[in-house]
Amino acid sequence: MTSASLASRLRVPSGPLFFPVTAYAPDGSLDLETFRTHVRGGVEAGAAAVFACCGTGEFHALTPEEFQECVAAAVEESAGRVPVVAGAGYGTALAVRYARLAEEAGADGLLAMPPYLVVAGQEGLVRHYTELAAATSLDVIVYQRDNAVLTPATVVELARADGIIGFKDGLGDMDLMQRTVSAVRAEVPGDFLYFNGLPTAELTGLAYRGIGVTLYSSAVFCFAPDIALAFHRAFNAGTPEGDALVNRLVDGFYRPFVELRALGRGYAVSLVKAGVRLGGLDVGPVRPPLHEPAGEHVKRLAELVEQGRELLATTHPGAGA
Ligand SMILES: O=C([O-])C(=O)C[C@H](O)[C@@H](O)C(=O)[O-]
Repeated sequence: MTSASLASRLRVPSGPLFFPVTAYAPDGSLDLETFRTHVRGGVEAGAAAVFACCGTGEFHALTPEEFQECVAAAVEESAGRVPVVAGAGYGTALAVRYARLAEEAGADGLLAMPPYLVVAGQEGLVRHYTELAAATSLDVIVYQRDNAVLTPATVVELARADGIIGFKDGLGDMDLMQRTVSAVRAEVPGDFLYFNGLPTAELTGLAYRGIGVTLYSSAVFCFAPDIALAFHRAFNAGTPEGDALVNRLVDGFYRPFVELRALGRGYAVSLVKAGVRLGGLDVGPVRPPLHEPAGEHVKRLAELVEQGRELLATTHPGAGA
């Protein structure tokens, strides 16, 4: 059954969870070859899973046909080495349609994005996610952010539903998250998965680990895999030395990156894409309604990546090369 296998493959990840950007050609069309190169590079660099066409992958900007082509390409490039999870969203009917497209493309699971536009009540949210899960053979991870904020009781209900294997938090309310983890632990047997899914989740990694959430998404892995991998190793070591390196990377790289990423609307995606281009892979610009980051911010990003690498080189000579 897929559900056990995706959950078990994600439970103790061997590397960062990779959320690739989607590549476009100069005329704005999908650039599948470059997308393939990006995904292949991430898998070969040590990603533990590929989350294709999610927030960083501009799910919102893709047609259903482009979505399916990208997911199929991610599946081919991953070649069974790591699982592929695809975004699925909008209203329930369209989310189900995306789920079917992802299924046909060979994905292993879905990241359920917040439903489009409306701010729904808990009862409707439960129906939305459970109907999505019931309509697909793929395992579903529910993504809390923006207009989809769930109470602990709702997450308990979702954790009991067939096919819903995890919960990704992009909200960052630690009180709510702690209550959610506690409620599910008390009421639902089994290992429900939690993901720290805040933008640049590494920043809050130690805080989330304190409440039992050790899985996290990494946008930095898209453009500085060496830094993201060093962080991942140090974080998962769980030793005083590992935590000390985590803190050095937070102080010298992740915190300033988070602050830079907060300077523009949509930078959560566009700055990451700029980072991939800085690394030499021309993944093109973001599609509207997002816009490109200011030149001075891209320059600052290049400096930060250098700074992060210097930190690695001084900590573990050779590691930043
Ligand atoms: O949907 C998405 O792309 C994400 O939530 C993953 C990102 O890596 C997120 O953690 C971020 O933007 O740093």
